[in-house]
Amino acid sequence: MERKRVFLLRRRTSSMQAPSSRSVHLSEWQKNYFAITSGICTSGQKADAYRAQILRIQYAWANAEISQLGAAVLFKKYAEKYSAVIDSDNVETGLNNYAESILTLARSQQTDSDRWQSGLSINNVFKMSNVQEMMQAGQKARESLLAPADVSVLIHKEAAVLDPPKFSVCGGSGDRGPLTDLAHNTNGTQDIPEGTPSMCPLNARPPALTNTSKTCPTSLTPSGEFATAKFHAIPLFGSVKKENNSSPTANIGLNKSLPNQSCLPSGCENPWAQKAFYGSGIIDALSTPIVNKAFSKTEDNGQREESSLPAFKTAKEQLWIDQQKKNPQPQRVSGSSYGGVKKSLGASRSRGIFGKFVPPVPKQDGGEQLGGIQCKPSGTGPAEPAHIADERLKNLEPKMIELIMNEIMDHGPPVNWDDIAGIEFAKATIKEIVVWPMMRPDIFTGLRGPPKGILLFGPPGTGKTLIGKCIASQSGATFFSISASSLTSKWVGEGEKMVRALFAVARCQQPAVIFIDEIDSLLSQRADGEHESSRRIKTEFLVQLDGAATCSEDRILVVGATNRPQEIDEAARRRLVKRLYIPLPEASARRQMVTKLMSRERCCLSEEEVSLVVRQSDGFSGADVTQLCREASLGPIRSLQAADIATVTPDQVRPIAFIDFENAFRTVRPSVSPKDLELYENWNRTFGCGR
Ligand SMILES: Nc1ncnc2c1ncn2[C@@H]1O[C@H](COP(=O)(O)OP(=O)(O)OP(=O)(O)O)[C@@H](O)[C@H]1O
Ligand SMILES: [Mg+2]
Repeated sequence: MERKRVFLLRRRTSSMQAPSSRSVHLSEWQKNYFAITSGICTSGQKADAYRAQILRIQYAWANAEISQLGAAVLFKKYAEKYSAVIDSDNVETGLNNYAESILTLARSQQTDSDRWQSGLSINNVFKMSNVQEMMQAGQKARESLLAPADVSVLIHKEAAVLDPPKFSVCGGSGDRGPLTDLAHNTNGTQDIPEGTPSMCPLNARPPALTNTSKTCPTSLTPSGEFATAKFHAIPLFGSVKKENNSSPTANIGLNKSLPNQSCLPSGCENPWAQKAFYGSGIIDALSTPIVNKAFSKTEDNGQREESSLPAFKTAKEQLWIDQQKKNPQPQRVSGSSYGGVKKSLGASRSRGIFGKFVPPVPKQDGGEQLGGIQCKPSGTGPAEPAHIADERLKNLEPKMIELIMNEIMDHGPPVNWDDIAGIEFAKATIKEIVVWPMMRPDIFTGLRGPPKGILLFGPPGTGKTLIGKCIASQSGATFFSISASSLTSKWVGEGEKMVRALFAVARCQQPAVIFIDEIDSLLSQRADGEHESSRRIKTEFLVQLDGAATCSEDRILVVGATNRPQEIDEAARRRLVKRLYIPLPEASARRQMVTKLMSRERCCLSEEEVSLVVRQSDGFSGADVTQLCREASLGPIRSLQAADIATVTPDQVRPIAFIDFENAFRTVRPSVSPKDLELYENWNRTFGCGR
C-alpha cells in the first residue's frame, strides 16, 4: 500500500515537475523513506527523516503534485510516526529520553537568576596554594627589605622604578606577583619587565608618586617600619595585608617612620602620618589625600580586614598626586608660606618694629600675638588655598578670594617713618591709631580702641600713598591695598562682591589694614546719574565698614586716601572718623627731602644753596620736590657732549651743582595751584581732625 502511494506520488510528480527538480525530490523522498524503513538509523535520524517527509508532502500538495486527500493521508501517517519517535521515552526507539536527561541536567544547575554564592571564604582562600605562595613570597620580601644594607638601594630604586605603571602577570602558581618578585630578588627591588601583559589589577604597580630619592632620608627607623617603603607604592592597585602592629598607619610606607622628612609620598600617606609630619597640625585630614585603603567586613568572622583595593581617587587626591609629581619639594602649607600669593608685601622686607611679616593667610599664632583674633588654622592641602577653608569665606567665590590675595600691596621697598619727610602730626596720629593698638591691644581697649577708618586727604603727591606703604611695612598687620578705581572699573558688576570678599578675607587675617587709594572714586557723593553698580559698591562698602566694627575684637582698619575729599559721601565721611590732612611739605620737610635725595648722589650743594632750593620750592608737593631733584641730577649729564656719553666714566660726570637746580626750576613747577590748596585747607578746617 505504502509502496503504491509512493509510486503514485512519484508518477504524478514526474508528470508535473521539471525532470531535474522532480528527480531531486524523488531521490530525497526515497532516501528518507529507506532510512525510515531500513531499521538501521537511530531514533534521531528517524525523526529527522519523518520531518523531512512531512515537509515534502506539504511541498507536493502546495504545488498540486498530489491531491489534497492524498496529502492529508500521508501527512497524518508521517505526523504520527514522527510524534511516536519524538514523544517516546523509550531509550531505543524514542527521543523523549533526551529531553528528560537534559531537564535532569538543567535541574542540577544554578540558573543565572539564582544568587551566586562563592565557595570561597576568607578562611579557605588563605589555604589555597597560590595564595599561600604569594603570602610567603611577600613575607620574604619584607624580611629582605628590613636589611639595613638594602635601604638606600631601595629608596633609590623606588624613585626610578615607579615611573611608568608596570604590571605583572598574576594567577597561576608559576606566576609571580610583585611580592613574589621582591622575594626572588636579592635586593627586593627588581621590577617586572615592561610590556609584561597585565592580567590582573591586583598586581599592577602604580605610577611613580614621588621622587623619594631626592628628598627622603635613607635612615632606618628603629621600628623597622621603613621596611614597608617598597609597599607603600602599591596600594593603589596592590594588595597589602595589614601589618601586625595594628596601627592605622600600617600602609603608610615611608611617612610614618620618618616624621622629619620633607617629602610626602603621595597617595599613600594618611592623616595620622601627616600629623606626624607637620606637628603643627596645619594640614589636617581634609587636606590629605585619603589613604587608598578599604576596610571590608568579611562574611566569616566579622573581623575587619584591611586591604588596599584598586581605590577610587577623588579629583582632589589626584591633584595632590599630580602636584607632588610636578613638585616633589616639601609642600608645607602654613600660615607663613602661602605660595599662591603672587604679591606678598614685604615678604623679603625687614619688618620694622615687629620684624615680622604677617602674610595674608590665616595665622597660627601671630594673630594672638598681635591682639587679633586667631584665625582658624585652615586645614587645607596645597591644592586648596588655605583661606578657602575658613568658614567665613565659604560663600565667597574662590576667584574673588584669589584676586584679593593677589591684590596685596606692591613689591616696593620697605618704607620707614623716616622716609616720610614732615607731616609729623599725621605720622604721630597714625602711629597712635594703627601701630600702637596692634602692638598693645590690651591697652587700646574700650574708648581707646582704634577707629575703624581713617582718611588721608590732601593735595596730590604729598605722600598719602607713601604713608599707606609705611603702615604696611611698620604695622605688622596684614595689609591689603586696593585701588578704588580698580574696584569700580576692573571688576565691573562684581565690585560689591569684591568689597564683601575683601572684608571677609581681612576678617580672617586680622589684624588687617585695608588701604584704599583714591577712595573718592569709591565713595563719591550719590548723584542722580550715578551708575547702579557703583551705588551698590558704595552701599556694600559702608555696610562692611560698619560690620568691621560690630565685633569689638575685630581689628580691621580701613585707611582711605584721596586728593578729592570734598567728593566723599557724607555717610562714608562719618565712618572714616580720623580725617588727616596731608599738606604740602613745609620748608623743613622739603629740606629733609632734598638733603636725603642728594645724599645718594654726587652733589656739591652748600647749606646756603640747599636753603635757596628749599625757599624757591615753596608750594611744591613732595612729588614735585622729588621731580625737581631728578631734573637737577640730569644737569651734569646734559653738560656733557653728546659724543662723550658713550665713553665717559661715572667719575668723569661732574657733581650736581646749584646751577642744575636753577635750570630745573625752569621746567619743574608746582603741581598744586593756590586755589586748590585753599579748597583742601577749607575742607580740613571743616572736616579734618588735625590741629
Ligand atoms: N612727605 C614726603 N616725604 C618724602 N617723599 C615724599 C613725600 N611726599 C611725597 N613724596 C614723594 O612723592 C612721591 C609721590 O607720593 P605719593 O604717591 O605718596 O603721593 P600721594 O599723596 O599719594 O599723591 P596722590 O594724591 O596723587 O595719590 C613719593 O613717591 C615720594 O617720592
Ligand atoms: Mg596716592
